[in-house]
Amino acid sequence: MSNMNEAKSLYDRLGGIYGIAGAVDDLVDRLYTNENANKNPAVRHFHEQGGEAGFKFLVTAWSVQETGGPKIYPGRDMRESHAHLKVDHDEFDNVYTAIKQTLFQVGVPKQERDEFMAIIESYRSMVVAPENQAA
Ligand code: HEM
Repeated sequence: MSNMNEAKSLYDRLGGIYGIAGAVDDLVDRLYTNENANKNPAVRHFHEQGGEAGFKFLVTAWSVQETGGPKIYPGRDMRESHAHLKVDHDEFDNVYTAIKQTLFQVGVPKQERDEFMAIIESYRSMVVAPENQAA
């Protein structure tokens, strides 16, 4: 084990459960009060129901699993959980930017920010509704 960094997963480099849960805590607080996100009535309706703690749990578990941590995500897949929201590309970009800002804010280094944002981008076609896919 001469080079401990070499094989470290993104999960480890983000600080594991504590690092990821901390970032998600900040992110979800931002999104619940994000004026642009709440212009989508289905998103606003979801936010008005409360439930931040459960939502933070799901987004944390998803992020843990996607970054190479333990396989703990118990939620629905990304297509299924967003279909009814009719998300378009601008709305996706808005959330993308909020995630990027959060990672910067909580002190995640550029390399790890870039790797995480590439994962997020790879889900664009599943989150944006089929009828909004053509840019
Ligand atoms: C790649 C980007 C995204 C990721 C990783 C993500 C992650 C998640 C996860 C893990 C859930 C919980 C799924 C479940 O309930 O089983 C969820 C639900 C949800 N997401 Fe996203 N999301 C993304 C993009 C977006 C965007 C762009 C919006 C809004 C414009 C959004 C709004 C919501 C809302 C409102 C719910 C709750 C839906 C409901 O249960 O009625 N998400 N998301």
